[in-house]
Amino acid sequence: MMFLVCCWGHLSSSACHLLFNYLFIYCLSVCLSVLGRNLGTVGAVALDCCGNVAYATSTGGTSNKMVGRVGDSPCVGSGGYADNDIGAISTTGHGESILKVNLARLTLFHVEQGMSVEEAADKSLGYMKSRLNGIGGVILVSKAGNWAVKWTSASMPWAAAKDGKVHCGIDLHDTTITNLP
Ligand SMILES: NC(=O)C[C@H](N)C(=O)O
Repeated sequence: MMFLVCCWGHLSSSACHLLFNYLFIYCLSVCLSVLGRNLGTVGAVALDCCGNVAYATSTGGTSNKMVGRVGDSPCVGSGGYADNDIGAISTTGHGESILKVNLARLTLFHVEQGMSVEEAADKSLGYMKSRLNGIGGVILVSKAGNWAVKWTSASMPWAAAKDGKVHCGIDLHDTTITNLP
């Protein structure tokens, strides 16, 4: 699995640029997915300077999946969600569990109710674990530009760009911060 979070503060407001942003993060997520050797899941969320948010989630699904299985990734509310009044989120993990709890919308619901992005991610992932023993991970950014990356799986490669800094990590407590080139 590979995850990317972007908070872009320098993008213009035109509809053309907004469309470009959506296409860019979608293409980026697909490219990262294909470049990864295991053809795993990749997601992206973005916030532009006008308050527009977007998400993309791409996946190869799960190992030995049934022919015709539709997982959580293409389902809005489970594999991801974006609402300019709240924020954007992309999810990964056990698709059947994610679908049952609507992990993306559930997490943004908690943000909508006043929780921080970290608290909201912990609460919804904790709920999925306790209710269904389902593991997963989320990346999210709020409309205010606060972002969080949380997972209950063993590890999850991720990166975030904001205010000229790149934050990245794989395992818990191993975050590295460098300047954007
Ligand atoms: N690794 C994943 O995110 C798999 C995906 N959620 C699925 O179940 O299809």
